[in-house]
Amino acid sequence: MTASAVQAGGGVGSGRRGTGGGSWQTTLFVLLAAGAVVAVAARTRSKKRRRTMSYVLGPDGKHVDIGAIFGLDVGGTLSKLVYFEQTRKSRKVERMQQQKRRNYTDKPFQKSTLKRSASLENLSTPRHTKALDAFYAFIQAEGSPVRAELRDDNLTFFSRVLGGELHFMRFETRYMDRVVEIVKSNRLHHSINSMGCTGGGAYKFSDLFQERLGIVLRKMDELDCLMRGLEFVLQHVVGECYTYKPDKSLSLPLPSPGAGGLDNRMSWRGSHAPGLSSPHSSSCSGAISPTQLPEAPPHEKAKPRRLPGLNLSASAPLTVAAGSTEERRPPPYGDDRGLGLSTAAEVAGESLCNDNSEVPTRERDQPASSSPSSPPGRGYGQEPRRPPTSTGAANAGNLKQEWKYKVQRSGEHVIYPYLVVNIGSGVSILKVEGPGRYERISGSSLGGGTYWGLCRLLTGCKSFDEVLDLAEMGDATMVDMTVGDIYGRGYDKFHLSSSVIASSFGKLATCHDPGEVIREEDMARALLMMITGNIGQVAYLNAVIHRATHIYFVGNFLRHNKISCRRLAYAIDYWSAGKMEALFLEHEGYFGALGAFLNSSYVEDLHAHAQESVGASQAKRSHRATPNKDNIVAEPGTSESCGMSNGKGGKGANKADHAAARLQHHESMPIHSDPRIRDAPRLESLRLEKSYGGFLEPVVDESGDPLLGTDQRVSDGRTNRSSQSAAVATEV
Ligand SMILES: Nc1ncnc2c1ncn2[C@@H]1O[C@H](COP(=O)(O)OP(=O)(O)O)[C@@H](O)[C@H]1O
Ligand SMILES: CC(C)(COP(=O)(O)O)[C@@H](O)C(=O)NCCC(=O)O
Repeated sequence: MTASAVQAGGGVGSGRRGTGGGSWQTTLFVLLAAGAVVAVAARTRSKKRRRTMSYVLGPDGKHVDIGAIFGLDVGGTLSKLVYFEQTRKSRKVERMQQQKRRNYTDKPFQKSTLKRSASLENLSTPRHTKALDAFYAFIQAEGSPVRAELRDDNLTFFSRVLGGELHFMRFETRYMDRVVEIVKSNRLHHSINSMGCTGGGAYKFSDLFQERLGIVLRKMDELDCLMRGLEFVLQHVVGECYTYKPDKSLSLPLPSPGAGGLDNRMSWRGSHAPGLSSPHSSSCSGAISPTQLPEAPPHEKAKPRRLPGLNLSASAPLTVAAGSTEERRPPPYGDDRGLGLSTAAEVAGESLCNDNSEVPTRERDQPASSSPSSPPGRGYGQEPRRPPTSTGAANAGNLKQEWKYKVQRSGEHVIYPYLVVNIGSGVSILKVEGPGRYERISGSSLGGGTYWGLCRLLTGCKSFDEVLDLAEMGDATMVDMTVGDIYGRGYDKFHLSSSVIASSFGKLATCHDPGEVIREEDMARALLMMITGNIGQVAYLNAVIHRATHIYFVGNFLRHNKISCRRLAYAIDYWSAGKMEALFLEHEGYFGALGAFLNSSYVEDLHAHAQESVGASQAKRSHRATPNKDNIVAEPGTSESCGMSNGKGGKGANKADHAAARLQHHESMPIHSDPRIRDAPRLESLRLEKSYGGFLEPVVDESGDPLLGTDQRVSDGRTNRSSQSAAVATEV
């Protein structure tokens, strides 16, 4: 059989060969060609599949990667996590209605300029959906090891532009090991290959994440991320931006809620919003609670509230209600207008000071009759605002009215240049000259870490929130030395009223036994005033130098901290004689994390492209809030890097031109509809009068140019401390 078959085959072959060699060759050629085509196609297909799978099957063999929903910011004190929850169609309407009830919203009908990265797009596969559901269930479950107080639920925000909700949570960075353990024991890391991460911890904890969890932290610059997050909320969120004023009538009108706006005094986080509890209630401790974390080392356990070297144990109760210890207090020194006499309102933090002698309010901006709290005879034009006599003048808080009214500001129409003062562990000060264009101009090591660190040492408080609640009850004048303490009256020649703080904590240097008079709450308050005052001064002076009228104060130091916000609002207004405004943002501490998420998962076109054109000239000296190739890992299978598009290539260049033109047009338009802001004199006209002498005088030279930006006549005689030199000087 075989032989005949072979023969037959041979016969056929021979026959073919015999009948035509060309035909055999053609067949062979066709077969080979077909084989090659199939091989190439198979290779392409497998390449494609490998590319797709690289999202799904990470380097550690993980089958899904939901890392695109996260943005992590690991700071010196706090770690902040933003996670995104894509809203399914069925829930969209419900979420939007919830949003409405919250009195804040993103802007309706906004056309998104954001493009999703492939890794975020990929999340709708069934496997990813399953992994995501497991994660959301874990994080939101009652009794989850990630306890409710770590989540800032009231900051949750539905974004139409992104098509889902953003959630915010934080924990103290010192518990990072424990958090990694929680992630591991709950197998959350199984579905995360990599995530966008910023802050110093992106470097410091990179190995820990890689080795213990197999998660790659994609490092992103912290100030780039901060700016990206901040610009996003300013641009997209109505109700984000606010300030404090002494008078309800000083809020700006915003669109009605029906138009996607708010009642103009309605804070979606503040106590004005009906039915909303504050996310910063005292029960909301920021730290992972000791119940889920290992026992604190003995030295971290709660100590009795006793100040080192101070005899507090017998005389000072743990928490003292206002007025209950009057008899222990030293008699008020000097000016007796309220010093040492806390009223109930002050105790509740409603007042920042108690001297009624000066009028640094906006009364002058309005007819007297329009301000219900204006006393007769002190209305518009009747009494000129007293210019600052020293940068410390506002320290004592010469408030006639209480700067307690939280009022909304429009975040969208920002006025360039503006400053961003990020008060985290330390302080970074940025000057922003246009969308995505900023530089770090200064900083200070006296920041939130200083306050919280000293409070941990000097009080028995176990959490930041607790210490701020304590400070609310304190009276700084019990520890601070005032001008009145030194002069027995005011220093009139330089308009320093007797209640101005001459020396923070100075009173403790002169009393016989500080332990007898000092209470924890007074110290917590005085320390808060000292740190806040110092940051306010540095910010103000930088604003003068850089001719900025608006200062955005952000960072978690301002969390649960109305005292500092009100103080800053008042002080900036006072020092600038009403020409500058301090502004605050609801998501104050989360911009880094938000920016890390946006940078890894969204490509911004408008700003990024515009920067290519508009910002080209500034590129050398200003940083751009865009990730670069060092801090962003390009996603496999895409030609773009994660984060803002670099806009390269012909198509990108066209887009860039368009966007640049749009931005230029936008910038040339009237920037604010409110006449008080629109017509506010720019700082060119802010001249500090020489007669006031002191530190401020040398800031402006004859021609009106600021001098601190160069190297001349800084009060201590040294050269200007740029942000870089400041750091060097600190080291020395
Ligand atoms: N729950 C909290 N625990 C510790 N510090 C807190 C807390 N809430 C607010 N803070 C304040 O916020 C500061 C950290 O601010 P943040 O902007 O997160 O900076 P960083 O990135 O340096 O950690 C702390 O130094 C402290 O002053
Ligand atoms: C080093 C930092 C940028 C880190 O940021 P943070 O974690 O404090 O938010 C910041 O702490 C800082 O700017 N410190 C002040 C350094 C100086 O200019 O003196």
